[in-house]
Amino acid sequence: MSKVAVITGSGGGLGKGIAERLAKDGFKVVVNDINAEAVNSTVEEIKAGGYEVIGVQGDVSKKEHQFLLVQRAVEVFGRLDVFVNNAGIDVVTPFLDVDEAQLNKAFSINVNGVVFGTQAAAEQFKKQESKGKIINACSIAGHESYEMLSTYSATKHAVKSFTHSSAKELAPYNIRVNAYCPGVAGTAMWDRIDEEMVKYYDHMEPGDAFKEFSGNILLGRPQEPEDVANLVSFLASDDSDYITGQAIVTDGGLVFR
Ligand SMILES: NC(=O)C1=CN([C@@H]2O[C@H](COP(=O)(O)OP(=O)(O)OC[C@H]3O[C@@H](n4cnc5c(N)ncnc54)[C@H](O)[C@@H]3O)[C@@H](O)[C@H]2O)C=CC1
Ligand SMILES: CC(=O)C(C)=O
Repeated sequence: MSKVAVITGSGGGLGKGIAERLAKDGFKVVVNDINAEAVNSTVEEIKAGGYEVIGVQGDVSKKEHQFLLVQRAVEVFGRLDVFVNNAGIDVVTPFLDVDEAQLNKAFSINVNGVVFGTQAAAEQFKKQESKGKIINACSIAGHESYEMLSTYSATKHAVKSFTHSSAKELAPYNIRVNAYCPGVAGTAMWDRIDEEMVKYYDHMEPGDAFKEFSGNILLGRPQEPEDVANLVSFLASDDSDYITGQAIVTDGGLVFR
């Protein structure tokens, strides 16, 4: 029997890489994103590889959408085994300039979204009386706190904390909760971070912020979605059954915890 995995924010970037990898690992995959076009194109690409996949458009910051996402996965594939809370957004600005709308948006997607996704998945695992795995997108910014990314870093510290506490509450139900903490990956998120940072620092030109951050990586290159997917694949597999409540760094050697 194939297992079933839901990956939020998998219309592009790291989430897409994770969805592709879990499909190759043998999971039936549910692609979710707020961007319907991105959902459709990722679904078509994965389908073209001969894998079983569906798409569900939705906004992770809406509790109802998260429960409908799990409901749809179960209607189509019969069960749920892995839920990856991947969707997240950046906020790039000195904290003195952050306004209420930016702050609320970042927390509602990066933090509330993870809480609602975890609730929806955990309720389904409990109903099934099966083992379940919840895997959250944290970041090196959940271990270290960065200038210009202060509120983003705060959301990722919250994700780390919630990973710890939800793992404690869910362990009695045979549910593991872990997080992956990527470093610097050249997705659309880093295109935006670079663009915004360059606006604030006179000495920087386009591409400089990305170069500066990734220049310190011990392994000598920025992260690829496949690097992140390797860790998520492990956390989704039975090989990680004795691990819960951890926020594991995958960054090529940048932040040491
Ligand atoms: N790119 C990087 O270097 C790092 C990324 N991360 C984290 O990894 C996760 C994925 O990041 P990337 O792929 O780089 O970001 P991205 O911006 O390239 O892709 C994020 C995807 O999430 C979707 N999304 C945004 N808001 C959503 C919502 N409310 N509901 C559903 N989907 C939504 C977007 O449409 C997009 O397809 C994020 O949580 C991010 O914070 C962590 C560390 C480093
Ligand atoms: C986007 C992100 O989390 C970092 C630290 O680069």
